Amino acid sequence: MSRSKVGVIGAIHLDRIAHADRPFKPDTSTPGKIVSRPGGVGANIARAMARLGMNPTMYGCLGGDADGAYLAQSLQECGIDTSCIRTLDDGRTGSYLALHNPDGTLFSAISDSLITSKVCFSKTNPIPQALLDCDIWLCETNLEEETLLELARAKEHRLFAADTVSIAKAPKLRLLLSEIDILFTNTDEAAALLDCKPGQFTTQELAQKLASMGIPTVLVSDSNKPLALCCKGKTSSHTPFSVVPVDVTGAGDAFIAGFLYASSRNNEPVNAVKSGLASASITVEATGAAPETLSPQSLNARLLERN
Ligand SMILES: Nc1ncnc2c1ncn2[C@@H]1O[C@H](COP(=O)(O)OP(=O)(O)OP(=O)(O)O)[C@@H](O)[C@H]1O
Ligand SMILES: O=c1[nH]cc([C@@H]2O[C@H](CO)[C@@H](O)[C@H]2O)c(=O)[nH]1
Repeated sequence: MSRSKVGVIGAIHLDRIAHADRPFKPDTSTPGKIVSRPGGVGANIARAMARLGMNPTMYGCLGGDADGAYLAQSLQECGIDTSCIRTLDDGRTGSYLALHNPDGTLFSAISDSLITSKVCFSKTNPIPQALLDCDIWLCETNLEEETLLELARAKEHRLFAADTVSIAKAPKLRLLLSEIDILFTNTDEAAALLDCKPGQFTTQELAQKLASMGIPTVLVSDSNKPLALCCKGKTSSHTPFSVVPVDVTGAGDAFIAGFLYASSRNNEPVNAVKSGLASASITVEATGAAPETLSPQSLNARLLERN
């Protein structure tokens, strides 16, 4: 596939990430550090793509508040086409609040994506030209089911890629599985999508089950364990790069960006996976979903380490 212009449709959040200095105890406060930074699955993918020099177009909704203004500016400064992002004056910009254990793993999180559920298209609010000009649409399940269906129906010649986001949101894709060209998910979200128990099937079996529902390319990740790719009837297993994780936030988002970066440069899925894993590994080694250390050069250097 030789396609280059990617439109990302999804959430733009301000993430508030807390790292506890000691194990959490219920009913009391825990000393730690709290940082704020840009987030949201859609925006993380777009920022990681921009780091890889791709100039994606982002579509989503922001509130008419200070967080919204800050996020719009930071996406633009990254090199993302933000011309069609909508600002809803009386809306609240989306946010994500995460509590991380002292070892960096996630304790729990809340995602306030209400404003992203307002993304919709109609005769009076048609799909913007900047998105129509794209060859690939990457959607994620912070969007409402109806909006996902609408985009899938309007895809025409475009590649339609989708990400499951979370266990709670993954089932939103059930009605449009046969419209999806590339599905990005992890083991728990795949199980939720298939309505089966976590651990009931292996990563490869999950990929095969989803592919059997009519999706040409399925990728199922599992943190630092091998990722499964099912494409054109063939299933393969791909071992992530071995790195010391600093912050795993946005690892899956960086994988998607790296995979689509390589796909847009004519790589077959089985090779594009390598770029996805390299992009994810550079991301987990640093803080934040699209670190400054992610670039075409660092990605190539990481790929060469394995050859
Ligand atoms: N601890 C880790 N060590 C090394 N690589 C990792 C680690 N965690 C994630 N990765 C890399 O990132 C890829 C995606 O990770 P994961 O399966 O956690 O996705 P995800 O659950 O969608 O992530 P997120 O929701 O945080 O974006 C993995 O296939 C792997 O390459
Ligand atoms: O339901 C959601 N959970 C988490 C995210 C985003 O993913 C990142 C953490 O994995 C973070 O940036 C958050 O905003 C989201 O957009 N929707």
